[in-house]
Amino acid sequence: MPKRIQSFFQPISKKPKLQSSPDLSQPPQNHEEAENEVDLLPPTHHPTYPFPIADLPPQISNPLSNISSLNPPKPITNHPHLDLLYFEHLIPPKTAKSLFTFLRKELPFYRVQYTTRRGPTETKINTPRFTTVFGVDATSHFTRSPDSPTPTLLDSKTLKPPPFQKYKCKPRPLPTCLETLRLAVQTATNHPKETPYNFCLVNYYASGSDSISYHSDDERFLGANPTIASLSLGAKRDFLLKHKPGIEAGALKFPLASGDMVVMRGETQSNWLHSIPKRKGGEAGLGRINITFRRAVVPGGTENYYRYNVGDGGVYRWCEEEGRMVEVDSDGDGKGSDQDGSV
Ligand SMILES: O=C(O)CCC(=O)C(=O)O
Ligand SMILES: [Fe+2]
Repeated sequence: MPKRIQSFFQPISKKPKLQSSPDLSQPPQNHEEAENEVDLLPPTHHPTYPFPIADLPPQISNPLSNISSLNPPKPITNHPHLDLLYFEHLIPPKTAKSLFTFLRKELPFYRVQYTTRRGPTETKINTPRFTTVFGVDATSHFTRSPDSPTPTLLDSKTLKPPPFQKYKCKPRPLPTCLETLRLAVQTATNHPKETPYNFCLVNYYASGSDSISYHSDDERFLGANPTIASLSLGAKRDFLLKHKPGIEAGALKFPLASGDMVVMRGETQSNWLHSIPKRKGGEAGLGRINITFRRAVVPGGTENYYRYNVGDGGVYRWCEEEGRMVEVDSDGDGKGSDQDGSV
């Protein structure tokens, strides 16, 4: 079996780097200790992940548990059909920086390519940013049982694994680190418990050349008037909004900083477009992570999100030594490092 496929099915074999067990209830003394602590915690693994994803260390998860009580949001409703909540510094700067570094290091990313067809014309699209996604629409859910600590995908009606034709893609459960963040964001935004966010989409803008063009998240699989919570970590980037053709409302600009969150609600998606334009200079080169939490209601949403955020190309992982994303084998090792000499 080629190494790439074989390693996908292998149990986790990596040992923690340190053998001693420090008291994790104490804050670490310095950056190096914090890094080692991350290595000591059990990673979340799942057969759908290309490599295990560590849990948040307490120095990040503890501050996240009380973000809702820190800064109340500014409602922005002074334009037609616009309904935003703007949380400046939802996450305090130090925690936001650690969370950015942690997620960039731990998550698998993709550089998705796809083809669009308009009449006879085919266009090859290179998504101009790194993306990844976790979650499943409301007709299914992941469950853990005492006999099987690995989350299992179940159909929400039959409570059995969905028939194989239900999904072409392989839905991935949220790793514990993103589940912790999802709960913190739901609490901070007073999101209704009956309709929890079931998707987490992550963008990584490596430099000012990475971007997302004007669009709205108004697909039918999100239902009417979807609420989308969008968290920024890392480099400050401009988030632009403009009304769809028909009303001249003027463009709005939010220079989103690390730890800021914008919640788009009500009629916003059906009437407004948003984007992160390319930028020269500034802090863009330091990299920015954006995380959106949303709720898809039908399987079409699951297919769409995995198609356009995971796709069928290679997996990328942050390489600290090189200071960039590098393509890796599915066990997280750099490409070309095979023991048997095959590349
Ligand atoms: O990066 C951002 O702030 C926006 C991302 C976005 O609009 C999306 O993923 O749909
Ligand atoms: Fe969007």
